Amino acid sequence: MAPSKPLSRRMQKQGPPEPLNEGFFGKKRKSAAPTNGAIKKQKKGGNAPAVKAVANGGPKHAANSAGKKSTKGDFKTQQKIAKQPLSLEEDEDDVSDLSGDAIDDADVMEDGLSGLAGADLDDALDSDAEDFADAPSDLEEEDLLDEDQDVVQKGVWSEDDDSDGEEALTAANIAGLSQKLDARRAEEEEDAEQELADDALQTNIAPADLDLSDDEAGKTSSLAPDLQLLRTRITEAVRVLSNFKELRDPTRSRADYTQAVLKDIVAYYGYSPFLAEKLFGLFTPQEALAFFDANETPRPMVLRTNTLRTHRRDLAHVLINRGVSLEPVGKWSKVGLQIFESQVPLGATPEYLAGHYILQAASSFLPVMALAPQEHERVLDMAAAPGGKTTHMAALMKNTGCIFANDASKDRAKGLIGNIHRLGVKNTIVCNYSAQEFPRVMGGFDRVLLDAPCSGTGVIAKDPSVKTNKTPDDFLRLPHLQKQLLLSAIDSVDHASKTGGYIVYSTCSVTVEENEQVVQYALNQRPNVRLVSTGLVFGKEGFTRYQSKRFHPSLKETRRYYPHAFNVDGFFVAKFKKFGPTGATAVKAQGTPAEVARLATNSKADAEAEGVANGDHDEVPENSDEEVAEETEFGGFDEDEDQVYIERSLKKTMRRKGIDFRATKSKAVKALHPERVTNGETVKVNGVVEKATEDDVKVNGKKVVVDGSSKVNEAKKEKKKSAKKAV
Ligand SMILES: C[S@@+](CC[C@H](N)C(=O)[O-])C[C@H]1O[C@@H](n2cnc3c(N)ncnc32)[C@H](O)[C@@H]1O
Repeated sequence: MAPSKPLSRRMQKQGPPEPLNEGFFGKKRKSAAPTNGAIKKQKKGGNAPAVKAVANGGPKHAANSAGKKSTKGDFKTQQKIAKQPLSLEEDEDDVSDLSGDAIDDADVMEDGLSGLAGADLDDALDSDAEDFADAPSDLEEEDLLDEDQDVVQKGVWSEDDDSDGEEALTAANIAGLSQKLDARRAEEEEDAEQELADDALQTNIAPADLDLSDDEAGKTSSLAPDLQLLRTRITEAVRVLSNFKELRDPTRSRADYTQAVLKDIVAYYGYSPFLAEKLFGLFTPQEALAFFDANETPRPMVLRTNTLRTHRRDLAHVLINRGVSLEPVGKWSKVGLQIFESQVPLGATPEYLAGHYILQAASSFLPVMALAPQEHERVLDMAAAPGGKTTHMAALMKNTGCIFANDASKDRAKGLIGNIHRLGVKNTIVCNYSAQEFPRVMGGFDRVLLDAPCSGTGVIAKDPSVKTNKTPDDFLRLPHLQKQLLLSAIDSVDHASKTGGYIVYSTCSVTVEENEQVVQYALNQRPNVRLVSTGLVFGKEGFTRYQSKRFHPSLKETRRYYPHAFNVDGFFVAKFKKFGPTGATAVKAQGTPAEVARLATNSKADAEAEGVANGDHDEVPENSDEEVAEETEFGGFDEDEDQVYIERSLKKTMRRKGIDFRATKSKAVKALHPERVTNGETVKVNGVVEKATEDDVKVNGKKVVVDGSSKVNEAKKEKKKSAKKAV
């Protein structure tokens, strides 16, 4: 039997870890696979038993799952299906190890599966799974082996020879063989050189930055550093650091080794020295290396079944028939499907357009599963665009209750509206505030999700620019914003909620500044909350100590996710329970309403400007350009149209109050339309006559005095106030 190689990451399951293995650290870098459009066939990792067994069960499975008689035209699809390890029987697995809220979550999803395609189909799928496992090993073996296995099985003798082996070789064909081997070796050497050159191009290395003059790496070509040598040196340094007492060179300190390995990591993987050090410090040296390696390969593409429109099993069948090779994402999710290969762009299938699924990273299921929103609740999603998590919540709530989906970026909120409509969500109201403005805008929610804007250090595989574009300032600015938003999230929850009173804080970053430190700050500022279990069945515990910092022991309840450990994006999830009202002093400490409003306006402007840079790396952007344009149009905000609605509602209110609209019309309408002030025009401000500048705005003849960016917001507030007064 051919030795089996480890599966490539995209073929590996997402979820609980397999033990790390030494061989992994010697792995070469790979370039990221494309995630857009149809996914190219992925190289099968040589998992011989699985491939063979599945293949043997294939045609029968295909016929059953398609529910059709096999025709010649169908056969290609069947072969494709045959090669994938489909096993949907885990839909029925219980999740008894989920606790608390997560059980509710599972209930919802269980229900989602109750109307599946019937017993026949279930039997067919289940028995197929058994067939795969029991398949005899000698059936059609050659057809089923992938290229790598082929080489191992046949040895290096000849592509034409079968395994009759050496005995069949004559002196003549030994000579021929020798020539063939030479040619192959030359070819391989050429390939290896090319690969190294490609690797060098993919790395942001300035050769001049590498001080390798004192060692062999410096003797290499001036075009690129010797990546292989760097790799060997990194691996060796990590080995020594992992067993420092025994393996160290007595003349070198731990700091020497660490500095040297960091320098090599910077050169090899292309990180800024600052970020390499920050990330290296999070792990043991060995794990850090695994983390850096994992960031070089993309995570598997995953889609979330929209249970408002379909069931996972039905969706899987339809997509399989379209030539998609897929598998349930793992036992921990009832709605995720991991995609291995697709003949069609997954952002343009009829099922996608009909909202049967959304392309969403597996890790972003986790915060919603932790929040576990219940039917008929009032829920706030504070930073919601483009809506992966909002629409997941709506599905768990079965379109009941009410979700307020807020995002500070109006542009991104358009995408959110598009997704809400495509996925058939009907219980959601979209709003466009800076989250700091809550709970002033509205409070008393049963649950709040804060999926915060962040640095994106957990999603480097998706966005390699993070390697170099984050500065120390980002790790001050972002945590500052995250802390403010988390306090707002806590204050927006009703501690007396009969069903909830929960807040979930999540980021797609792995740094302590954006996670444990933010949570600790919230615990300090809000003694009316405590951390509770996330109910998630996998994930590493959050830090309770990190370098010189000490956190509350309950930080153990938070969960960290890493690409190298779980094959998911790096993520952090914390769940709080609010058990008392927020004290007046705590609220005061946040600043006066004017100060908070100013901060909110500023961070709103930041969100508009920064967009993706603020950590939305969630959804695979597969929508076609036309589609995006359509969604934008569809979800667009039309101020003039809004004005008509506002006036209409104003009229209604006045009529209800018995006020004659026409009599007060001029006053009311004037209040609704702030005028631009002409430069130099005099206006009264608090009874004092002043000259206005061209930026100023006046409402009812009164100049609105505001500074800089908050001008428009203040004007709007003033406008509302005057309109109310007029009524
Ligand atoms: C990580 S993304 C959210 C992804 C989203 N939860 C999802 O699942 O699709 C962070 C979002 O925060 C928004 N944002 C940034 N600053 C904000 C603020 N002050 N208030 C509210 N939203 C903000 C960004 O526009 C961005 O859409």
